Amino acid sequence: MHKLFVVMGKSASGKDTVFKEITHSSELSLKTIVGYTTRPIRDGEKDGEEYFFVSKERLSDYQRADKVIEHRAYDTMHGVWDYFTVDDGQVDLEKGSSIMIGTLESYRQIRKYFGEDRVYPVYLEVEDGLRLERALLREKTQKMPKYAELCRRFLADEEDFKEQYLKELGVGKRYRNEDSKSCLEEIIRDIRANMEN
Ligand SMILES: Nc1ncnc2c1ncn2[C@@H]1O[C@H](COP(=O)(O)OP(=O)(O)OP(=O)(O)O)[C@@H](O)[C@H]1O
Repeated sequence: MHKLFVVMGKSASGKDTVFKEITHSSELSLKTIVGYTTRPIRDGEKDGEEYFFVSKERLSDYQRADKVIEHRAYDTMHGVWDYFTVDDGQVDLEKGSSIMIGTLESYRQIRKYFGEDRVYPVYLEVEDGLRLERALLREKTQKMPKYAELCRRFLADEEDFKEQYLKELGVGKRYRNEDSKSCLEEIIRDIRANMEN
């Protein structure tokens, strides 16, 4: 059965890295679903790769056309940033399996939209201290580091990814992303097994 694999995890848990590795790997032929955001593009990001970077007006257009599959709005240090998935033809589970990056909240909405048996969570986990170090190292490479936003997200993760919510949504399996090679191998093995049933 074709499935939608949702890569999730707290900030700097390695979602983008894992997503790129999996989608660039020739071992699996997964269609990628690129999400949309109204947040400003970061140095090194490319429009249409990590996200489609769009205006609030574009989001309103999609909402008016009833094309938004799931939507989250975050009150950041720099205003409200929206993250959302659009029914723009990218997701077609009749034709094949797909993969996307999401949050627990988007996973909840997507699971409701497509059905529990069609969506598989790839939940990444990294020890908090190491994750904070990675987040800080990454931020330092930016021309305009946003340290306050980094801290806000780190704290917000505590609430957003509460064990209770993970349990409610049936997210049992954790993919530890301390060592990228073994983490990726385990994810690829599980994706393959899930594509076959
Ligand atoms: N296994 C790993 N070992 C070492 N560094 C890693 C590993 N995975 C990711 N990183 C590094 O950690 C940082 C965060 O990774 P990444 O940007 O992929 O996380 P993310 O979950 O997409 O973050 P965010 O949600 O904040 O955008 C990056 O600088 C990345 O290069």
